[in-house]
Amino acid sequence: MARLIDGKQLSAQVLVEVATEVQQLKAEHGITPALAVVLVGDDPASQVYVRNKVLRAEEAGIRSIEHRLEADTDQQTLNAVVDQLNKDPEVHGILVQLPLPKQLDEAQIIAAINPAKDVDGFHPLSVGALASGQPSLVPCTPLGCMIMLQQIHNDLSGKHAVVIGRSNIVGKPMAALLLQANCTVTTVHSHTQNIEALCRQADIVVAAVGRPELVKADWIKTGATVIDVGINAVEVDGRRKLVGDVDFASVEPVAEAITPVPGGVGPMTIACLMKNTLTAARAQLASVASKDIESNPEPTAAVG
Ligand SMILES: NC(=O)C1=CN([C@@H]2O[C@H](COP(=O)(O)OP(=O)(O)OC[C@H]3O[C@@H](n4cnc5c(N)ncnc54)[C@H](OP(=O)(O)O)[C@@H]3O)[C@@H](O)[C@H]2O)C=CC1
Ligand SMILES: Nc1nc(=O)c2c([nH]1)NC[C@@H]1CN(c3ccc(C(=O)N[C@@H](CCC(=O)O)C(=O)O)cc3)C=[N+]21
Repeated sequence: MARLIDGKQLSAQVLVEVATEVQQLKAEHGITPALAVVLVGDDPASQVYVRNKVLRAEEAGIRSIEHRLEADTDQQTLNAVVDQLNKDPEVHGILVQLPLPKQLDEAQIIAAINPAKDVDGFHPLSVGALASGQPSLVPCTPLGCMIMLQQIHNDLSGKHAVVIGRSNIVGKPMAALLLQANCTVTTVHSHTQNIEALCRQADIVVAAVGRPELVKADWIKTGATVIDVGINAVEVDGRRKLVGDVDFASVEPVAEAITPVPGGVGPMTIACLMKNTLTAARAQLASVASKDIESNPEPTAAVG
C-alpha cells in the first residue's frame, strides 16, 4: 500500500500558515493582501476553480476581487482591466484565468501583467528568474507539487524525476524546480519515444498530460513517488467524475507514495496561490518602503 499524499489536509496546513502571516501583515502594517481574478467567458470548469479560490482566499484573510468579462471581450478591453489592476496599490496579485477565448492573445496579456503582481508566475520575467535560479513568484501548481514531494523526501538530491508534459503552466516550471532541487530531470512529451521505459527509471514521476489514466502500473518502478497533476472529467456509468492522468487503482500498490485526484494537487495549487499573494504583498510593501527612503534620504546618509 502506497502512502497517500493528502492534498486536502496539506493545503489546509499551508492555508493556516498563510492566514497567520496575513494577520501579522495587517496588524503590523495595516495591509490586507488582495488577489484579483480575471475570468473571461463562462467555461464551467473555470467557474468551479474561481469559486474555490474565492473561498480559500476568505479563509486566509485575503481580499478577493473578481472581474468577469463576456466571452466576446476584445484585447483592448482586457488590457484596460489588467492595466487598472496593475496601477491599483491595493491589489497585490493578478491572475488571468486560462485558457482565454481564442480571439485573445494569451502571451500579450500575460506580459502586460505587472511582474510584481504576477502570482501565477507566468510573466516572462518570472519565467526567466526561475530558469536562472533567482528568487521569483513560482507557478502555483509546480510549487504545490514540490511541497508534496518534500513530505516524502527530505532531500531530493540525485533522484531521477520524469515529468510527463511540457506546458508553460506545469511541465516546464516543474522541471525547473526539480532541477533546482538537484534532481536529474527528464521531460517527456507527445514526441517522446518509449515513454514507459523512461518512466520506469524514475524515482519520481510527475504526470501533467491531460489524458485520463494514461500512466499504468508497468510504467512505475517499485517504490517510486507519483504526483498526479491531471484533472480530467470523465463519464462513468452515466455519471461525471474527475480522474487524474494516473491509473490510481493499478499504480497505487506499486508506488511508495501517490497523490489522489481529486484532493491532491488541485487544492495545493489554490493554497499556493494564496501563499504567492502574501509573498507579493510583502514584496510590494518592501519596495514602497525602499522608494520612500530613496526620495527622503536620511541626512546622516551623506558622507561628509
Ligand atoms: N491540479 C492542478 O492544479 C492543475 C491541473 N492541470 C491539469 O493537468 C493536466 C495538464 O495540464 P496542462 O499542462 O495545462 O496541459 P497542456 O495540454 O498544455 O499540456 C499537455 C502536455 O502533455 C503532453 N502530452 C499530451 N499527450 C501526451 C501523450 N500521450 N504522451 C506524452 N505526452 C503527452 C503534451 O505534449 P506536446 O507539448 O508535445 O503537445 C503537452 O506537453 C490537465 O489534465 C489539466 O487539467 C493543469 C493545471 C493545474
Ligand atoms: N491562470 C491560471 N492559473 C492556473 O493555475 C490555472 C488556470 N489559469 N487555468 C486552469 C488550471 C487548472 N487549475 C486548477 C486548480 C485547482 C483545481 C482544484 O482545486 N481541483 C479540485 C477539485 C475541483 C472540483 O471538484 O472540480 C481537486 O483536485 O480536488 C483544479 C484545477 C488551475 N489552473
